[in-house]
Amino acid sequence: MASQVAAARYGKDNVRVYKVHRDESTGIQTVVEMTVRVLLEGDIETSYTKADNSVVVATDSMKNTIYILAKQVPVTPPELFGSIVGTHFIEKYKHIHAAHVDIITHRWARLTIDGKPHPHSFFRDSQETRNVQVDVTEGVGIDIKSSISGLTVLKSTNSQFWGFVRDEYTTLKETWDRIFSTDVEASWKWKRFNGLDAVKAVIPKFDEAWTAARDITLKTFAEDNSASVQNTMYKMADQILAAAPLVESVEYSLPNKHYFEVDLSWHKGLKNTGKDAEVYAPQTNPNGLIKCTVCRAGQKAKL
Ligand SMILES: O=c1[nH]c(=O)c2[nH]c(=O)[nH]c2[nH]1
Repeated sequence: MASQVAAARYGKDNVRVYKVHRDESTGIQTVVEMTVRVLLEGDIETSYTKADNSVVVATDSMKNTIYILAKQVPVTPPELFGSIVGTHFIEKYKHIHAAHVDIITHRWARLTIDGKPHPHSFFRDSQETRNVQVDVTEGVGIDIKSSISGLTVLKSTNSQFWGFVRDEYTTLKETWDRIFSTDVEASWKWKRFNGLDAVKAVIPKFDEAWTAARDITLKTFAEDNSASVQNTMYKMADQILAAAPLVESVEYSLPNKHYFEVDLSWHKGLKNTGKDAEVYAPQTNPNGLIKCTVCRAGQKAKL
């Protein structure tokens, strides 16, 4: 053989799971809907090189396992459920040494009817999702990255961009008042957990960190008189690190969704630029894309 398997993982993707919790005493039901991916690694090379299926846990069995565990254990917070699922696979199968569990949780917000929270009806209030990537590695521990994705925001003033490089490639005008809109992708990486018990010991921290990350993102977005996407996202990440001591790094990826002024002066001298701008043309592409990873001072982020 002139080749060998350098890396391999396989599993089930897009496993859609819904779980309801019924509180019999109050009649209040609570629902969770998620999309799960499980990929396994281990001594599985021979399935690729020698058609040896004896090392293959069928992806169909992985799907079944996700449903069974969802029935037997809590599916929230997703950091816990991902850790339980991943740990199950490395403990159940001797030759499986790592499990990568990705969970996307979709929003089902409770409906308010006649001013009252409805006991069993919900609506999709946003395409925003809460996500986790959980890597469970035998002999190493559990690495968790939690994130917010698809949180679309816009502010109509208090965003500036000036002082940037001006040279023979530059046409962009400096601005002290522009529109800032983005789809927030924010993630926070937890310090490594030794194992499932270490995850279970801090269960409330996961919802707390998600709430803090979301609140900080929205408050800073609204209140910062932004000098740039770069500076505003750094301020967000810095506050999340301060709020969540078990988090070792925070990452943002923000598209800059441009809104261009439309010059209408050709039509009877209509004023619609600078201070007179009211009608803008939202752009789909190209868009800026600004990213950063922020860790604690003096520490190097493990990426
Ligand atoms: O906040 C911004 N950062 C940039 O790097 C950039 N570049 C650009 O053209 N507009 C902006 N805005």
